[in-house]
Amino acid sequence: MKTRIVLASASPRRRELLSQIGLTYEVLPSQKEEASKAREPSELVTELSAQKAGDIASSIEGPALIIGADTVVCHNGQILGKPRSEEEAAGMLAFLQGDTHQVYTGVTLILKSGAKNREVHFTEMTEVEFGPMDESEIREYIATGEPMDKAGAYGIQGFAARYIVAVRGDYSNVVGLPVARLYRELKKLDVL
Ligand SMILES: Cc1cn([C@H]2C[C@H](O)[C@@H](COP(=O)(O)OP(=O)(O)OP(=O)(O)O)O2)c(=O)[nH]c1=O
Repeated sequence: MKTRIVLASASPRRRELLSQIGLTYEVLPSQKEEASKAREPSELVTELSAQKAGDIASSIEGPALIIGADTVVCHNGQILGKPRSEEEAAGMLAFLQGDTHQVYTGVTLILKSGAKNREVHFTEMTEVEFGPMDESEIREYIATGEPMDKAGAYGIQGFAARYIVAVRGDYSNVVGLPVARLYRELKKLDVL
């Protein structure tokens, strides 16, 4: 019998990426506010993804494979999540423009079957190089509304593509879910 796959995420991008690789799944976003004191990006995204997946795993009955994910941007050792205001978004974009930064997505898979759960964690890192953006371009971009729900205040898949001059690594990882690695891990767990 096929394993029920549950995506513990409210992100429409993560849904699109799972559909893109042909998975059938349900969506049950975690309602909890996740928190971590980790200072290292891969540790941080792993912990936050584990909290999202763990919350849903404990709230559903029966066998299932739960997917939780978290994405942050890291530049010169500074970790950027989602901006809390337009001012903060402008500051993030000014900080990222004209340079290369890293995008980390952490994924937690929890396989519930019978008495004990199996838990798998992995992190992918992709390097993104921004071309220059001047102040009026930053204002124009913020006015599109695109930055506010995204780590680092930009969406590579949207208007910000104007400024992306290079990507090294998995593009889907930047959008929120490293699908090639995810597919391999699901095969290893024998859920596909
Ligand atoms: C850098 C970057 C991030 N993002 C998105 C991916 C994530 O959805 C978001 C980072 O926030 P997350 O906290 O990782 O995820 P989320 O709150 O959107 O969804 P959930 O917690 O319910 O799973 O930023 C893009 O869409 N494009 C980009 O280029």
